Amino acid sequence: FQCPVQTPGRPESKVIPNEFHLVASENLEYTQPSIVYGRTDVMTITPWLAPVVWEGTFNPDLLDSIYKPKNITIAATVFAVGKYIRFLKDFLETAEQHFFVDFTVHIYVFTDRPKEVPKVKMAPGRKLEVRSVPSSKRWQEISARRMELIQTLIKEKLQDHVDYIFCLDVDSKFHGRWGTESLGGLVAVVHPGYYRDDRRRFPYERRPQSKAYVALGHGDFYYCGGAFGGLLQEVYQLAKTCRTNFEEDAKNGIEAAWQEESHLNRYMWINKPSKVLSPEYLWQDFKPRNPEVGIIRFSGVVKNYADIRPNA
Ligand SMILES: CC(=O)N[C@H]1[C@@H](OP(=O)(O)OP(=O)(O)OC[C@H]2O[C@@H](n3ccc(=O)[nH]c3=O)[C@H](O)[C@@H]2O)O[C@H](CO)[C@H](O)[C@@H]1O
Ligand SMILES: [Mn+2]
Repeated sequence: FQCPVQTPGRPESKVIPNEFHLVASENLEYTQPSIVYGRTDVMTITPWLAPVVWEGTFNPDLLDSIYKPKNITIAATVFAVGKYIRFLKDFLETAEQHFFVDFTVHIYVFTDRPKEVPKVKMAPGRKLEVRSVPSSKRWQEISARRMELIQTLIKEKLQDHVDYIFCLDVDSKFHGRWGTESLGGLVAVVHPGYYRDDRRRFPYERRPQSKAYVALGHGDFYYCGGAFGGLLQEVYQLAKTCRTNFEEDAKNGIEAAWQEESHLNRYMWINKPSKVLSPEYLWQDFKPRNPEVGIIRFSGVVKNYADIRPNA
């Protein structure tokens, strides 16, 4: 018996599987879990008791067997505007190999060059949809406007048939499993560049006039703008808030230090993520691997900014 819950705020929509009701099969055999042995080289839970997902903290077969019968659909958004279209082929091909394999996955590609979207063979149950967006002369605007387009996509298109959504940078490739272990209400990825630093050194927006402001001595982690997700309703709230705050800043003649990433960081500080993904979930190819990172699942490719961005 699976306990279904009606999602608040969308009474007419289908009954979605309960995120908190985890039903396992009685036939599955797996390694005995332990509460006394486990990883000791990293933190695997936040002070607000959200899991931090590292290799070795979860059993992928057990999780898949729990989520499979729920028949969930996972959406992913990826933007490929201007020359960034060149990253799309590798992104899509490696997603086929590693991103929610054997689940229902809908990938939404936003681009100003729909004709250049590569034809990538997708497994049954997986599909790609292309949505046209205007190009822009400023990369900052392309990056930041994603929040608005994600908000609109969720509202107009996904409400009734998608359960989870992940929003990902296109200039990256999958190298290892990214699956059901990443599912949660609100999901953030810790940025690979700052996780060993004191938070005073995080590149949060530091001007109090900005809606993305985080004061020195505040904040938990520095999260990536290049990967975040969760339940549809949660990501809708995040996208809406970040978009509104970004636009309010623009009216006041201010642009946060790292555009929507700054707004996301402010949001995640106030609205704590219910699951935190370790930097395994967004590494950077140019960065040597640290000892606590046993597997890199998704990583940004090395790129020549001057060559691919519309403005330097
Ligand atoms: C790994 C990571 O967390 N990266 C973040 C970081 O730098 P990045 O250097 O990773 O930003 P970026 O140049 O990859 O831009 C972010 C994304 O916007 C899209 N895009 C951008 C420019 C363009 O001309 N065409 C286009 O399609 C594309 O999907 C790209 O992946 O800071 C940015 C904000 O400043 C974003 O928050 C990125 O997500
Ligand atoms: Mn990027």
